[in-house]
Amino acid sequence: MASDSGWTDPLGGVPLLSARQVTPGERWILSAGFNVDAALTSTGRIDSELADLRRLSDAGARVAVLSHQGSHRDGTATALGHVAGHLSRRLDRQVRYVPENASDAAVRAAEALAPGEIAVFGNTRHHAGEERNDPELARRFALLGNAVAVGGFSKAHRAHASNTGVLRLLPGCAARSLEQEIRFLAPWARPPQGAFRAAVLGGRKPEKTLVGLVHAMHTCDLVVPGGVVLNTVLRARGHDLGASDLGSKPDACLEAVRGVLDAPAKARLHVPRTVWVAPVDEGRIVGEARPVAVVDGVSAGHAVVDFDLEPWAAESLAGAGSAVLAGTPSRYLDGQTRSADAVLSALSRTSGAALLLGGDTVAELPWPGPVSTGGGSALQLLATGTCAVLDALRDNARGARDDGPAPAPDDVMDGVST
Ligand SMILES: Nc1ncnc2c1ncn2[C@@H]1O[C@H](COP(=O)(O)OP(=O)(O)O)[C@@H](O)[C@H]1O
Ligand SMILES: O=C(OP(=O)(O)O)[C@H](O)COP(=O)(O)O
Repeated sequence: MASDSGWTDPLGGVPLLSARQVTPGERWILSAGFNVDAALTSTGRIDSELADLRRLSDAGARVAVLSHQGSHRDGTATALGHVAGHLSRRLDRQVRYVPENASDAAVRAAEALAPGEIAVFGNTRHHAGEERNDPELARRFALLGNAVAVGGFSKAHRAHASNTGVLRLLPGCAARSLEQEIRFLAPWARPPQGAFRAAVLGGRKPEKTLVGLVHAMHTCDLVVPGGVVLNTVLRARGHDLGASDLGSKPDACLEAVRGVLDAPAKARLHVPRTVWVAPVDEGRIVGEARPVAVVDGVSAGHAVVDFDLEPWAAESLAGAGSAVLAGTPSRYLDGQTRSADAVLSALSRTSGAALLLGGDTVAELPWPGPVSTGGGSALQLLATGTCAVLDALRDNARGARDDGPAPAPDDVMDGVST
């Protein structure tokens, strides 16, 4: 979605692991983004690191894998043993799980790795300091190796201890996963001249509004909000929303949407006439969904769970030359599949390229076409041509080390996890 002129090679000045020699015995940290559920519903975020892990291991490197999953704040961070198991199977070699990552025991375990051995260390989000980009936590993580390969494209927009923090302490480079995702996204940043461009932005995370909607309104021809993005648009237009989900940053998103609605835009914004609402209890759907005219508003105790895609928008989407979908448009896993099915059906008919972005989005929606493992990070890259991690890698290549205040934990989201 970046304007054509705004996209210079995002990898410019970024050292690449693919261009590095690896010698036996070297101690590497691979910073990954294994933010997947324990059932391994969608393993793309793990599989994207396989090639580098195999190469490092085959070259005799000793590899400590450091990954985030879930969040410390809401208690969703879990152990990562299932990831080590998956890697063992896919790499056809034993990948050990070391549940800690910042203790003396973790450092000893990393130092004891044999040449060619890979171990997955504990979830970085067991620590509050990960998302705060705490320099002391980064210092502990940095003891797990002598150099860091930064993968985990899905967290490339976050300046956290395990990716940008460690880059202030160790020489670093971009892992192949990061390199490949960024090269893969170029066609959506630079679609063919004159192509009709569309963005469908749903889900729950604020980036879909703060980055995705704000940027897409100026670069796309059609924007279809769903999920919390739609709820925020309806709120900005003064509709009653009952108990609808407004996400973790409702005020910032409302302000951003008001700014978008008040300013001239390139895109036509789809606002449905009919939404589907259901009774909810603490966010859980507890009764049948029914259609409601948007103008009638949503009553107390009820939430928007889906919407009807207007026929004109379905036609426009089907004719798109370039399209992205970031964030599930509706509560798909709760059986609210109308808008998502209509959007996916239209996108499957496009002559151009349609791309799905993000963890839950890719895991939840049936889509045989192209996908990216990054949701917020891909939107950030498409909107600005860079991400926090790429900037940190460039600084690292210039020799900048631990010589100033740590960067803000999260340049777009003010450090607030979503
Ligand atoms: N109207 C809605 N109200 C609440 N949640 C919604 C709504 N529409 C979609 N969602 C939820 O959004 C979730 C995906 O959002 P998000 O985490 O932002 O995606 P991703 O992980 O791909 O970035 C889905 O699990 C879906 O249930
Ligand atoms: O799932 C992720 O991002 P996404 O939902 O934007 O695809 C990444 O793992 C980043 O996780 P975070 O949004 O908790 O920082």
